[in-house]
Amino acid sequence: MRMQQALMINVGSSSLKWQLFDLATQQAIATGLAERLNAAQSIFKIKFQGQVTQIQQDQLTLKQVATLLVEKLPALGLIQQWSDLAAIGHRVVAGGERFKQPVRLSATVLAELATLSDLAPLHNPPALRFIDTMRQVVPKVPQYAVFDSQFFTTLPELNAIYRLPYELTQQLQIRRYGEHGISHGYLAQQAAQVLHQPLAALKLVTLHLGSGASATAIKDGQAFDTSMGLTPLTGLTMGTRAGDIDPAIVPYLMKKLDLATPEAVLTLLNTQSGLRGISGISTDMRDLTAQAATQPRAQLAIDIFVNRVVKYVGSYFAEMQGIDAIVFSGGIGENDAAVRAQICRQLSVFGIALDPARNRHQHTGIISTPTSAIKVLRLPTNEELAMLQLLQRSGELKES
Ligand SMILES: Nc1ncnc2c1ncn2[C@@H]1O[C@H](COP(=O)(O)OP(=O)(O)O)[C@@H](O)[C@H]1O
Ligand SMILES: CC(=O)OP(=O)(O)O
Ligand SMILES: [Mg+2]
Repeated sequence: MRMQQALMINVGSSSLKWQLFDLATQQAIATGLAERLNAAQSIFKIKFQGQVTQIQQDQLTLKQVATLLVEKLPALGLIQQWSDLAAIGHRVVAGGERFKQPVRLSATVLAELATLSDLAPLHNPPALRFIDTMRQVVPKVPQYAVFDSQFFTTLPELNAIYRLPYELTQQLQIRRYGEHGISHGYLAQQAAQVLHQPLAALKLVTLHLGSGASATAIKDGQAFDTSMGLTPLTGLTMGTRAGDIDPAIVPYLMKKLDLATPEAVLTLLNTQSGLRGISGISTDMRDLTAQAATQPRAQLAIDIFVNRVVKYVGSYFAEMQGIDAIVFSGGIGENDAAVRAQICRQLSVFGIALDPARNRHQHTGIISTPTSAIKVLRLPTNEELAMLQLLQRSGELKES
């Protein structure tokens, strides 16, 4: 019998990542990444059997990535033909109150998903467009959505609701849905393994610091608090997103800039703010680090990014009455030793001490000293594997 394969696709705000898995073993047969989408120096890479195929092109769009993917997978012999795949899984950021489990995509489900775009305006619409493309290419292969918000369905009401009239909260289903949950859930399980302790016994703060960035407090094996909210706009400072702001800034900007709609402000907060807005240079931490010595606003953007993380970790320490371990992950958290060092230095009041060599060498696992009061871990996330596991656990994925 032929090996059953499944493709997991993760459409992010600056990248698209995918992995082709052997369903029986959960081993990745091939992986791919398209990054710096819609920006200078975009790159499309496929890795398999130790070989890398790459295409460099400025301003690569998600649509072009879809075309490349559809063409390259069979052309490189990774799959015989698209219809051989047993399943395709898509990361969908917001599932709202409606979707709390992975779901098989049908026309009805897609119509329901389309009503949730306000909950993740930078993410859900492109993901749905990508799904549409893939459904046209391979109409017969079962396709599924796996939700970033699923991990936060356990948030206690204490942290899930906003301080609005309670009736409005219920009537309009306004709550902190949380995002990056596929990653935070995966990181929590990995951390428990590294620390050789049951997850339920640990108080963790997982930091997914990428183009989107969020912090999650986890205790009793569940999400207890998280920095993203009704949408992924809020919380930490991000590549293009402002993170937390005083909501009064919205009407203020509308008046002062003569903006006709709230959506215009939302676009400004979602796409022109954060690292890009502060620095005026780039959304990408690599570019800011390269220019920090000569461009004060690049350094300011880094300092603000770090300080926001420090504030969240400090508040989670108080909320959970302590933290056993902090996990760094995401494009910045996994790769930027200087940012990790700066965050940990600013948290030294909690007795945190990084092992400088382990940090610098991007060690996977514990990167704090043996005497550090809180353990610090650097763990690469694997959202695509986590998606496959969530799908298999949900029972939705039927093996033929
Ligand atoms: N080597 C690196 N050093 C510092 N920052 C990095 C590095 N590689 C990636 N990044 C940062 O990570 C971001 C991408 O993070 P990632 O989690 O992959 O993004 P996405 O949110 O699209 O999933 C980039 O925008 C950049 O700021
Ligand atoms: C939810 C979110 O911000 O995702 P990403 O970091 O992939 O943009
Ligand atoms: Mg991402």
